[in-house]
Amino acid sequence: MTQARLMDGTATARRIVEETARKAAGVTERTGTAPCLATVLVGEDPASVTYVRMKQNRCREAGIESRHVALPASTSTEELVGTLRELSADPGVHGILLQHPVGDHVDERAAFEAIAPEKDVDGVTFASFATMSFGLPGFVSCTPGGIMRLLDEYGVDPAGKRAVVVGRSAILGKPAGMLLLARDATVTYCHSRTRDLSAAVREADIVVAAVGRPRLIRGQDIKPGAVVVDAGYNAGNVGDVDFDSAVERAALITPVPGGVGPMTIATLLEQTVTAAARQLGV
Ligand SMILES: Nc1nc2c(c(=O)[nH]1)N[C@@H](CN(C=O)c1ccc(C(=O)N[C@@H](CCC(=O)O)C(=O)O)cc1)CN2
Repeated sequence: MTQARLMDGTATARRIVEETARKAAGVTERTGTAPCLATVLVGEDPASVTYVRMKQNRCREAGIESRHVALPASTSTEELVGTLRELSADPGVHGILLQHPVGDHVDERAAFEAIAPEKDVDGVTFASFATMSFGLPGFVSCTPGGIMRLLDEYGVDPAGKRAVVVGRSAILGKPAGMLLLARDATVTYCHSRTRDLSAAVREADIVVAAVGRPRLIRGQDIKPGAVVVDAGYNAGNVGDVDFDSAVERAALITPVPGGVGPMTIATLLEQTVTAAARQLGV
């Protein structure tokens, strides 16, 4: 059996960022205002600091302004909600990103819901989940949106395929399954209470691993010829899929790093420019 073809998220994301930069320049030229993304980080978790910095760097490359709000780890739900409401009301801010996770003492859902839907470029609010699920115009959760784009780039049509999503988090597993369903895949969610994970994964034409458990999905569980998307972001850039064994069975596979991660940020930038264009009336 030949090895799987790699789905190159770095190259695809670079093309999206270049296209987004052209659109951002158009918005700036026509309105005199550059698209602006506000990033909000609670605490100093090193991985989150890195992710936010990556987002700011990509924004700079694309001609998107970024405004950063760094809050101490002790920030309460009320304080965070207050900050997000202020940014939501600020006409100079077109998109808002609250970096997840925010700390166990904070009600993250309450915080996400303080983001105005028209500025929810990270696709984390109930409103965005609803529009996404019904295939209506709105913003998608960035990693699932990036996954769908990558599948399209590599000619994978989910219609009629069995898709297994391992993980059910609000910003990753759940919306990934909804987007696959919206494209007519037959979707199964697996999670910590799933009885026989290997048996479920073995049925899948498309596997989306989004559970945050390093190398949980092994090659022996992959159906020969399946499409494997590794959305795991564990310490040390280790995915949820055991790449070395999975690459021997899959037809297409995303690497970590260089797969889904860059697509997440590209989607965020793309949606920020869309939000700015709508708010500025162009
Ligand atoms: N509000 C959000 N919080 C979080 C999200 C999100 O989409 N919205 N996703 C993850 C983390 N994340 C973005 O925030 C993210 C993780 C990884 C990457 C990435 O590009 N990784 C690179 C490797 C990075 C490195 O070299 O250090 C890769 O995979 O190639 C981007 C974004 C949790 N929080």
